[in-house]
Amino acid sequence: MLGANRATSVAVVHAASRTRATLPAIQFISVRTFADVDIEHGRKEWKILGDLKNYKPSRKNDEEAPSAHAILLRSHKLKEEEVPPTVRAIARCGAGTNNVPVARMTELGIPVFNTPGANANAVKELVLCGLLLGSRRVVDGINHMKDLGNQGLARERVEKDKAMFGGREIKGKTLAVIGLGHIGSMTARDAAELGMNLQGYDPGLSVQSALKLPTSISLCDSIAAAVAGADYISINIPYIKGEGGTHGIIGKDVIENFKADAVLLNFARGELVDSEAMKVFLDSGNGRYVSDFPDDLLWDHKNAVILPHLGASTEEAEDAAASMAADTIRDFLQTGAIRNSVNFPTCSLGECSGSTVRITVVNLNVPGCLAKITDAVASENFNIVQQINQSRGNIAYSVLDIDTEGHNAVADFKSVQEKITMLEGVLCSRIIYEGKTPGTGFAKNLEGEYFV
Ligand SMILES: NC(=O)C1=CN([C@@H]2O[C@H](COP(=O)(O)OP(=O)(O)OC[C@H]3O[C@@H](n4cnc5c(N)ncnc54)[C@H](O)[C@@H]3O)[C@@H](O)[C@H]2O)C=CC1
Ligand SMILES: O=C(O)C(=O)COP(=O)(O)O
Repeated sequence: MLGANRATSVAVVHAASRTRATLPAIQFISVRTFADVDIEHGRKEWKILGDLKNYKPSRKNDEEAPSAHAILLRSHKLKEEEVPPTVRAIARCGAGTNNVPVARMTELGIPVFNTPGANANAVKELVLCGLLLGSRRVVDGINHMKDLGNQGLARERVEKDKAMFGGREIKGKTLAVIGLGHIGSMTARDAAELGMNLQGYDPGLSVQSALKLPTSISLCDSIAAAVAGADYISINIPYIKGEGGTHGIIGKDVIENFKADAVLLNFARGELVDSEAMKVFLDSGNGRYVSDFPDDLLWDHKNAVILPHLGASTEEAEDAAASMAADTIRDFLQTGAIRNSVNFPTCSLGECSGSTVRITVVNLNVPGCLAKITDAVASENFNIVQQINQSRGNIAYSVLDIDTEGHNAVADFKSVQEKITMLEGVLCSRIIYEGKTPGTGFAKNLEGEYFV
């Protein structure tokens, strides 16, 4: 069954990539359309409702997208109005969720998931490539050879002209890694294998990442300390807007600590680097900037190499990220389990059983709400067999398994669901009938209106 599940998940990706060559920026998926046909969900492909690029609410062939149960996306910048009220979950096939309005989704009771580590190897490999692009004039050399080729002068000039493109080796040089998570820790480990000295900074270093670090790394207590004396600097941290966030974190104050010929590698997000300050640095010395993101100021700077956000664009990373995202969404729809969420608590009550009906509830994390939910269940004469409740910030999430003995499973639960959903502080609820139409049974409390 596990194998079948994986195949199901990957099918979501492959169905799309067969036509598109790469995983599309966004997909709507649904299991509801399977409800009226005799398909045991989990052993068949999920239906992909469409690609947002073609999604216009009025267009006939996209009619189903507004009733999607989940959204899978990559770097598509998602707007609130693109999320139909039927959507129960959003999964970012990748690491950074700065393209999703996460705070608003939390208010709407929608968990946002990502795929930690799934594309990290792909990014790390491009960071290693960036080290070489920053130390050898490979790109300039290739462009020059094209020019010479156009003029029919390549053979004649190559040996003389190569003096313009000299470089240095990375072995024995120092690399500072800012952010030692999935990408940063692997980068540090492999750079050490290439003979580099390592300095690092990460105030939130996890045990899992620490175990990957080379023992030779020197851990610093600030970004400024980590970059001082480094020949190469790789930033591998999330982009977080607003107060206490990471916007422009590589600014004048940090850049002032760079060696004159330091190479900055940015495979994290363009907005982390203050382009003005970086331009001053690039104009004044032999430093270089290798970035995976558009930069209106530095795109044609002679000391910058700008790539079109290629870090995660490998077949392996796309498959790994999309299958992890699809697995996460499927588990959430089928069992209510939450893992790899960036805004909801981790929570699981295991598989559903045939003798119980499962209710999941998203509510505000305020005193008394949980008691009101269990009271509503008891008031309809239902017995809770097991339950779990977890919270994160303003959000609380409960999963309750209810004995079906003596009840008409569908009709009776509709009434208890309405009672629960319309409680003050409750945002939405789901009823999961084991083995039947997972993803359905969704209800929302939209400012006091009952939406099913
Ligand atoms: N170029 C590309 O295609 C890709 C870019 N990325 C970017 O790389 C980032 C990192 O990805 P992963 O390593 O997978 O994430 P991760 O969550 O495993 O690691 C991020 C690390 O940064 C640390 N951190 C957070 N704020 C920091 C700060 N101010 N200073 C120092 N460390 C800080 C965290 O404690 C964590 O250990 C993503 O958020 C994303 O923006 C990720 C994947 C692909
Ligand atoms: O995972 C991330 O954070 C990335 O930046 C990868 O983005 P992509 O899937 O290539 O659009």
